[in-house]
Amino acid sequence: MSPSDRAQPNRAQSGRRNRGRGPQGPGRSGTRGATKPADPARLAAFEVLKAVRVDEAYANLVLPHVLGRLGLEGRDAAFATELASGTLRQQGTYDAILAACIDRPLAKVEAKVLDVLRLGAHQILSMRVPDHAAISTSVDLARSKVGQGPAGFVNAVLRKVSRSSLEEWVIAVAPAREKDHDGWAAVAFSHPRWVVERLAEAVGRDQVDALLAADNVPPAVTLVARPGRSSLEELGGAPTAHSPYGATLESGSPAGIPAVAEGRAGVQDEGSQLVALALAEAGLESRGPEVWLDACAGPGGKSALLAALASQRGASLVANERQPHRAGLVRQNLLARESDALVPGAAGVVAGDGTRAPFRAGVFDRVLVDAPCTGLGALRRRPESRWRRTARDLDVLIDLQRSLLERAIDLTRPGGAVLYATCSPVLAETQGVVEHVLSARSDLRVEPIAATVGQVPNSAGPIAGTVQLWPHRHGTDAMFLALLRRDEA
Ligand SMILES: C[S@@+](CC[C@H](N)C(=O)[O-])C[C@H]1O[C@@H](n2cnc3c(N)ncnc32)[C@H](O)[C@@H]1O
Repeated sequence: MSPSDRAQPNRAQSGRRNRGRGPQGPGRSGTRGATKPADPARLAAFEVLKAVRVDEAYANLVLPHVLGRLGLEGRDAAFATELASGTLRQQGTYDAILAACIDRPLAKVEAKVLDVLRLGAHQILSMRVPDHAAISTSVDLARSKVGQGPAGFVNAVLRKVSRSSLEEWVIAVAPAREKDHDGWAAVAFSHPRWVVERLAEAVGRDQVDALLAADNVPPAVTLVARPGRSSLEELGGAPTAHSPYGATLESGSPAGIPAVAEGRAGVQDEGSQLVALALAEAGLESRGPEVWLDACAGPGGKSALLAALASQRGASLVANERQPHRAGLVRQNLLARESDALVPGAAGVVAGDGTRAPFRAGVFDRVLVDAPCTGLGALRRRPESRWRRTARDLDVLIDLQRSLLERAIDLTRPGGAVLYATCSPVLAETQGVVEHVLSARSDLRVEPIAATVGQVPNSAGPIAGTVQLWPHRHGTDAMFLALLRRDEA
């Protein structure tokens, strides 16, 4: 597709729908006539949606493969990435709009056709693609992937979608905000209603809209310079506000930075860096070289930072992960590339069930339980995950979280510390789990998180002394941290 094939701004419509006009994305083609091949960038986005829907793939993992297979680079790759990720993120809003444009339930629309319609809606309503280009390329896509009949249907539906702006559509199809805030927010901010309710409970009604809006903004790439192995100077970029090891990547790819390519630095949200730091900085009475455990380590981002911090303090880290293939990823993250041995500070990787971990009771000085959770605090970086989780997942996860935390406390020596963390702010997974475990034991107390993490402003968690970070306040994932101290015997 040559630059001259790119569509021009549609002046007739720009006033009516009041949308910004600028780059139009890769080329266009007509809605009639000979079958045209689908535009490669739109085809890539379509394939990503299909992999997410059919194979339960993660969009961010499948995207590079699809882009590579279709030979997309530069602007075309960026366009396909925004198209796929933005469509998945905004799917709730687009489905409400499409439902108003189609005279049968969306469940009765063929899944591939619905994917094409969602992609078209995203281009029309949220990207700066002129309507005629968005509609004609969607028609081409439908014709090449599904057939002539669906192509006509796509044409008719997207023409209806293009008659109003996103803001006008939300007013038309969402419940009235004053009558049903959560129903309105579910459509306006594209979150399942149960998620809106749980997040509102955690952050407060006055803040929930800001949180939901922040969930829809892809985060900047944050890097970590693992101490003793690399430095912030090697990373470039702007230092993060709270983690002394973090920097925000300003441009380019992390893989192009030698320290990242060599495993001495990595990509890691600032909130995750603060979790590792909170465990390392918990004040413990010295009893000789410490042994630390990361009980739920896969894929190993926090283990890599913990090992570096342990090495600086003369301690050693054991990393445990239930799923063998994820334990393999932890091992890779802990390998010193130059020698094929584990990095300084890392003592070993175990593939075991953390609820029955094969270690002696009381053997560890510090234990991290970075618990499997709904991940509702990391929606910014996983566009499809909000549609995968259901409220029913919570019950299973809460049981597992309690068991993992209880076992972790048994493995911690008297006087030692356990850090319980989730990348979810849902109270049942944070406050609920900690209070449940506290109520069952007499040898445990919550200790205020001091040092670096304790100084993050406006980060008080739901139990005194705990910390809750937020995307809209701190620019991090919504990590919850509770430091539990086991009493001396
Ligand atoms: C939130 S993730 C941990 C992320 C990791 N700490 C990091 O920073 O890369 C939770 C991990 O717990 C693992 N897990 C789930 N059930 C477990 C169990 N019973 N024992 C140990 N690990 C478990 C999951 O496979 C997942 O890798």
